[in-house]
Amino acid sequence: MNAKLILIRHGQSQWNLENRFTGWQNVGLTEKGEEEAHLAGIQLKGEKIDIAFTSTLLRAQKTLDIILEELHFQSLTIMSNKALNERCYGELEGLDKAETALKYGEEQVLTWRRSYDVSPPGGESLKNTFDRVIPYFLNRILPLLEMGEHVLVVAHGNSLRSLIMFLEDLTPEQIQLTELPTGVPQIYDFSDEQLHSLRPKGDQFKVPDKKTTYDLRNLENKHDQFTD
Ligand SMILES: O=C(O)[C@@H](CO)OP(=O)(O)O
Repeated sequence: MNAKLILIRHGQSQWNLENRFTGWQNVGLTEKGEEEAHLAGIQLKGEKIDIAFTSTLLRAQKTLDIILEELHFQSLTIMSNKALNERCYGELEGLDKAETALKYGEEQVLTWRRSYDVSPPGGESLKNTFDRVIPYFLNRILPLLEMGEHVLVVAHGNSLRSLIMFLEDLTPEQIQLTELPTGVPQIYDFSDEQLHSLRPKGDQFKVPDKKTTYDLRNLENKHDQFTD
């Protein structure tokens, strides 16, 4: 079995450039973002890709389009789902990050941006994001990897950080320090054993705080809107 998972954060967006909280706002790529997507495609030349997943947001979808264009893929199944969307930044969306830090303090803003379980006002914590990304991964992506498929996922800084937290079994402290550059492929070549360890035993799996046990059936019901 030779399963492969390629994760890519979208290329630079207009609000990445302007240093504004973006979250669920549907902002397009900058010229540099498009260039990053082309470079990601060039880097992936020669890779076998069986299926691609992306969010419902334009910046990720455009990045995927450019990558596939660069790879000259004529037809590939693309699954787009809001479970993979960026974490919602609530009332912070649209605000300048530096001005917000001046207003609320650097520490508060860092907590909103990088803590595991503190939500920004009206938005999602990384944990909330994890709660929708991981059931989607387990239900829709892991089964394909278990069949030996090569899967490309083009998504967002925080939706991918939550996935990486799960894949690498990182603690909340470790994920806090994990930053993803825009448009750079991160490739996981899974052995059977590694894949096996990702599959929850029964319907339950432990989340990275090592204390909570999630029941997948409840999560699926709670996040029905995120499954297709
Ligand atoms: O604004 C956002 O949606 C994200 C990603 O750009 O920002 P941060 O890296 O601060 O979580």
